[in-house]
Amino acid sequence: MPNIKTVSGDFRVPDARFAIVAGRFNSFIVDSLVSGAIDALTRHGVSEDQIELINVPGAFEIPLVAQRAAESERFDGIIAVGAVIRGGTPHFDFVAGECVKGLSRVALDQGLPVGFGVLTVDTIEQAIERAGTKAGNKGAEAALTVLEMVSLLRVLEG
Ligand SMILES: Nc1c(NC[C@H](O)[C@H](O)[C@H](O)CO)[nH]c(=O)[nH]c1=O
Ligand SMILES: CC(=O)[C@@H](O)COP(=O)(O)O
Repeated sequence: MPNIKTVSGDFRVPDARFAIVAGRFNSFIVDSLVSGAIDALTRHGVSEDQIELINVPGAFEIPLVAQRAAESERFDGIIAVGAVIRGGTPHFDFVAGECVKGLSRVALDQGLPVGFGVLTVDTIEQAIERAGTKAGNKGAEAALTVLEMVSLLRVLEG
């Protein structure tokens, strides 16, 4: 688009620091999301000492800890990963709903990129598919999104 000022981020964010906040519930799935997130970051030049992994009990607890991490001003971006799998009661809706609402609030209140790599799925099969098999890895996707957003905010800030 000639003559249109265009502002974009890329995936190069030297010196940026990242927190991965992981809900341990359904850890056999979440471990793959964590690995996917770390892999995506390190493939894009982020070194391991720029990444901190913070484990919390479940998806419901992710927003509070993400908020504390943001308030610490030690991180440029936060990647939330977890796996909420529907059971037989309405519990799923509360856990998943509060998790996404809380994370969205953290991003806006703290002005910090927050990646939503929390699976909210009906079945274990759907979770497996999104944790590094046929439907990709949502932890990796969230990490890439945060990389781009950190870069974009740096461009916007000049
Ligand atoms: N059922 C799932 C949960 N439930 C646990 C909650 O996240 C929370 O830890 C508990 O209610 C205590 O406050 N968490 C998940 O991450 N995934 C689930 O499928
Ligand atoms: C997402 C959940 O909270 C879920 O695992 C709970 O299962 P249930 O609704 O059968 O208690």
